Amino acid sequence: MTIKFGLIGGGVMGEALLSRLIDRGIYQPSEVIVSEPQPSRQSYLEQKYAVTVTPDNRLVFTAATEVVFLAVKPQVFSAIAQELADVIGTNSSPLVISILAGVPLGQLEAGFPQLPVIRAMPNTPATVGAGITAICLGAYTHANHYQKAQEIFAAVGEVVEVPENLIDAVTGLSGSGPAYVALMVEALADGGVAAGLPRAIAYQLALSTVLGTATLLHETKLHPAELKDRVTSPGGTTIAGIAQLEKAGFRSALIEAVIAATVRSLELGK
Ligand SMILES: NC(=O)C1=CN([C@@H]2O[C@H](COP(=O)(O)OP(=O)(O)OC[C@H]3O[C@@H](n4cnc5c(N)ncnc54)[C@H](O)[C@@H]3O)[C@@H](O)[C@H]2O)C=CC1
Ligand SMILES: O=C(O)[C@@H]1CCC=N1
Repeated sequence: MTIKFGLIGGGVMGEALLSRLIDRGIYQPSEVIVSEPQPSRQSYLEQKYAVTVTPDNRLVFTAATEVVFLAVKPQVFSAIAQELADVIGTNSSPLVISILAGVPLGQLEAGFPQLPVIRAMPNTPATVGAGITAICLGAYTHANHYQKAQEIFAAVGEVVEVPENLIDAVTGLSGSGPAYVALMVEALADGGVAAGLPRAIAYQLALSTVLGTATLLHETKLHPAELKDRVTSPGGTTIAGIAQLEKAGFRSALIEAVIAATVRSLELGK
């Protein structure tokens, strides 16, 4: 069978995409090739997904007819572009999709001359199909490339299109955001323990509160301020907690976290 989808870098995000694409039947295992240098990851991916795995990025690039998906760390992009330089143009001009934080379309298109390139920023909830991905289109893309990227990322959650000048901010918010939320869940559970709850119950309460609140906001489209007002009784417990959060700069800390991660994303592309 023809190899249609090539994945370069079979780590956390590469696997998240791979697992859902196969699960959803968007690609058959026999249509997928993955390049990955770590022997332990190679055998794991081969056994779990029954895809072809190789240490050879050039083989992936020449074999994949539809899509080459880049999921390596941004720091190794230049080396990979150099490695692939003389095989570009020898195959069927696949769509290149990059999820590398910070690496701009200009740099990607210089590495893959004349090829259609899409820069994307997914997030780790993609692993369970609850991700959100922002995509921006390169100069050589057409409607069919956009549709392909939509199909691929819809397999792991929601998809939005943004102009490239906003993708670093997307990285700072939804790309890195799962780590901020995880930190919040951990801290809420710690608070519960500090207030006397057993650890397991504190964790269950913290996680369920975050999940339930997100689901409520998502399903009702209620504004977060409106929800906060509904929880906050005059002279009650919640306003006592909120006053403490404001004193500690909770909102400001989150705003500054998104800005710092955005700035770091911009730095990675330099
Ligand atoms: N982890 C996250 O939450 C998100 C990560 N990203 C981006 O996704 C990319 C991958 O991140 P992760 O999956 O977290 O990293 P990871 O470290 O889990 O995966 C990278 C994989 O690439 C492999 N690799 C290293 N050098 C290679 C080479 N020369 N050729 C082929 N494969 C090579 C590594 O062995 C590893 O398995 C990064 O560029 C990151 O900016 C984007 C959105 C979210
Ligand atoms: O921390 C990082 O650089 C990557 C990009 C977004 C999430 N993780």
